[in-house]
Amino acid sequence: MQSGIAQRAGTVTFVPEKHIEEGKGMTPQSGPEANFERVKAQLKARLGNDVYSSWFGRMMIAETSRGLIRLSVPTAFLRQWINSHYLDLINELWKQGDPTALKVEIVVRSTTRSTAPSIEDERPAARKPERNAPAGSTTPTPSYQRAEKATPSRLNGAEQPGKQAVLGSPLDSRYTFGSFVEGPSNRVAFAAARAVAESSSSALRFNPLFIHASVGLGKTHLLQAIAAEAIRLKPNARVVYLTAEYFMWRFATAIRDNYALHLKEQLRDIDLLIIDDMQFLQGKSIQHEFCHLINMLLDSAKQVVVAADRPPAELESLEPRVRSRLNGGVALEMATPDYSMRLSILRQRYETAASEDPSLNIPEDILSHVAQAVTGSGRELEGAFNQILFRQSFEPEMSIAWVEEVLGNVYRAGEPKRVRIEDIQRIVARHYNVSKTELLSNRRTRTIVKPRQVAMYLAKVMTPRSLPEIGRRFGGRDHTTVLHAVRKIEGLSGADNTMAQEIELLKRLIAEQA
Ligand SMILES: Nc1ncnc2c1ncn2[C@@H]1O[C@H](COP(=O)(O)OP(=O)(O)OP(=O)(O)O)[C@@H](O)[C@H]1O
Repeated sequence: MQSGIAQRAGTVTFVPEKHIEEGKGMTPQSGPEANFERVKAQLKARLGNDVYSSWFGRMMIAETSRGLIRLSVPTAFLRQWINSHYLDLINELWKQGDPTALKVEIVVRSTTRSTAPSIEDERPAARKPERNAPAGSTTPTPSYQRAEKATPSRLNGAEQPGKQAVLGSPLDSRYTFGSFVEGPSNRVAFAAARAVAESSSSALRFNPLFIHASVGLGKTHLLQAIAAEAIRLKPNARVVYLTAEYFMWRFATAIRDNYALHLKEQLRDIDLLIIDDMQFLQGKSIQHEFCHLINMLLDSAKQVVVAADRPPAELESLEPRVRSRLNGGVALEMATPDYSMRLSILRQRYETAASEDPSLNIPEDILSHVAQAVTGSGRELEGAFNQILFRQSFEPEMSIAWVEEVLGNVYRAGEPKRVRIEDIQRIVARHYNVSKTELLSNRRTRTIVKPRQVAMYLAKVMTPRSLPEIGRRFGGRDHTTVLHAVRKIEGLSGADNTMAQEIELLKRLIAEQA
């Protein structure tokens, strides 16, 4: 998952290299910079100097703002490695020093172009004095700001120099149509994405365009490619790319700080709105705003593109009217890449890496072996390739056996294991002391119904399986039965702490034992 980004008047709004916004009640000594130093010192103490400097030596604060902390590293490889090996630890260490922190994200610094032509502050202009204006000045400034003239903003009633309210984070410059490998599993989605980016007449049929696929299959890549291409073709178009999480967070803070109206006005004139990771959109008022926004855009024939890990009908946390609006356009699925797509993705990664390091030499048979062995998502392929790249710098001699060993490491230490529905059924049945046969039976006694509903719920949240598929795997039940179970358990764990703890425990057992 990628974080949000905003583009305005055809220009990307990039996060400034040092966007420091001190959290509520934090003193300078306990502010983000001090906490960052403390986290780095703890990482060094825990991991040793060598490991520390390999992975964290060049890590910097990119942005901190109301609970969201972005740390930047110079390469995508570092970001990926830190994400898969150290992100939980960093989050834990950060929260020890700042309990108000919600999450830490790692971003790639090279794409945070500080020379971006414009930067947007979505607060009312009248609240934004120029950077060098005297403290407390409320001189109105235009809402379109140049990056180098970034303005401080008012927080907690005080002007705090050096801070900006930024509506997003960078587009990844690698994510273009040119670098997106097209094949049978994504051809239709790719064609629709191109039509939207080119605002061809056929694009009207795809509004909203809804793209769904399970994790790592290229949704973010495709969505960002649409944004990049739309801007390239129409530099004056107003294109906004946001993750649902970012959208929620922006609205929540705007409401809290009384500038929701202003934010809404700014969102009104968008030509192309792109929302990623829609499955994370939660909360009644936020959904209300979102629905209002897409209604407004669709009514004025503007384009909306949405991506999620499941089709609109299965986004159970969404209000029916949001779901129905999303259902009103075209929903297209992207599936797992086949062998030849996987090989093309790897070849492309290799060409890019070789252009940066001409001494690199990964023979075609090695790439082909990786494409055969790693059959999952683009993200898994990327992880495998990065692992080979990294290890090759120490051990230039490559063989198939060597690759096998390296890939073994990827799967031991990298992506989490996939949870299977059978594992969930086995572990839930054991936990509630019922048999698996009873779990799948038609018996409706309370002692069986609850474990069955819990197991269905866990199958939905812990696997990428669709509701109908889960229904089939639970003794041929209808998808509405599964949906009912999911809602029931969601409701119970929201209302009852013991139930919530039970679910957490089961999730842990399944993750450990699957
Ligand atoms: N068809 C493809 N062509 C080229 N690269 C791809 C393709 N599919 C996936 N990738 C690469 O795989 C990685 C993961 O893709 P991406 O982040 O877009 O997945 P996602 O579907 O958004 O995942 P998530 O659901 O976790 O957000 C990226 O580096 C992306 O470039």
